[in-house]
Amino acid sequence: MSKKKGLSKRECATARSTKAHTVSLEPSGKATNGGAGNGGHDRLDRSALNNSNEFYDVACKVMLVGDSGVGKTCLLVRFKDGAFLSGSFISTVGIDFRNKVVAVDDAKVKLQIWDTAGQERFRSVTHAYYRDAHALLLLYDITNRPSFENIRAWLTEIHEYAQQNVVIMLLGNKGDMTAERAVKKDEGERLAKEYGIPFMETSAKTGLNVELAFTAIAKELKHRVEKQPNDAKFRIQDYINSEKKKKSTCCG
Ligand SMILES: Nc1nc2c(ncn2[C@@H]2O[C@H](COP(=O)(O)OP(=O)(O)OP(=O)(O)O)[C@@H](O)[C@H]2O)c(=O)[nH]1
Ligand SMILES: [Mg+2]
Repeated sequence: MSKKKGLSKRECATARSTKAHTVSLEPSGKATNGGAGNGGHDRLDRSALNNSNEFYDVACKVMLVGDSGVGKTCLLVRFKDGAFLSGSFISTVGIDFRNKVVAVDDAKVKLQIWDTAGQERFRSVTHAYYRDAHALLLLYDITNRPSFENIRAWLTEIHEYAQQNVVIMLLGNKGDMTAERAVKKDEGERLAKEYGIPFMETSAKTGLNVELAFTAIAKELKHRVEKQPNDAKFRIQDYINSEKKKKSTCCG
C-alpha cells in the first residue's frame, strides 16, 4: 500500500483533500535529487514508513548549512529533542535528517531537516541535496570570525545549487557565548540585509530563538503553498520581530 505522492520541485508537498491524511515524501528524489547518494534515499524511505501515523498538511525540506563546528547538529538536536549535545565535538559525516511536525496556525507542517557536514571534503555530497531544499538555515558561529566571513561564499554556493526561490535564513549561533563574541550582532544584521534574508542569533545551548527559527521557516513555507491571490504577503522578518517583541514584553 503506497501513500506516497510526488513532491513538486519548487513547492512543499501538500495534501488537503482528506481530513486525516498522511503524505509521505517522495523518496527524496528519485525524480528530483539527481546525484545524491543512495544512502540518503534508503533512510528517507524508512523514515516515511516509521512516521506513517503522523498527520500533516504540508511537508517541506529544510537544510542546515555552514562551516564545520558552527552548531548545525546541535541546533537540530535542540529543536527536535530539546537537548544540548555538550562534550566533545563529533563532526557530521556526510548528511543525515530528522523529521519534526510543527503546528502553524490551523495546519501541521512537517519539516524534514537535513543536517549537512560542514567539512570541505563532504561538499560535493551536500551540493546534490540543495536543489530539493525548500529552505536553508545558514549558520555561522558568533565566536568564530572566519565562519562569518565564509557566509558570502556559502551564499554563492547556495545560489549556484539551490532553487531560485529557496527560503534562506542567516543564523548567528552560540549566542550564549557573549564573552567570546567575535562577530557583532549588527554585522550579522547588515550582511543579512544586504542579501535580503532574515537574520537572528540563536543558541543551541540555551535554546535562544531555536524554536522561532524553525517555526518562522514553517510559516513562510506554509504561506507559500496555501497562498490565495488576495492574501497579504507573509513577511518572515516582520514575523520574527513581532514574536521577539511579544516574548520580551511577556517575559521580561
Ligand atoms: N556554547 C555553545 N556551544 C555550542 C552551540 N552549538 C554548538 N556548540 C558546540 O559546538 C561544537 C560543534 O557543534 P556541532 O553541532 O557538532 O557543529 P556542526 O556545525 O554540526 O559541525 P559539522 O558536523 O562538522 O559540520 C560542539 O562542541 C557543540 O557542543 C551553542 O549554541 N552554544
Ligand atoms: Mg554536524
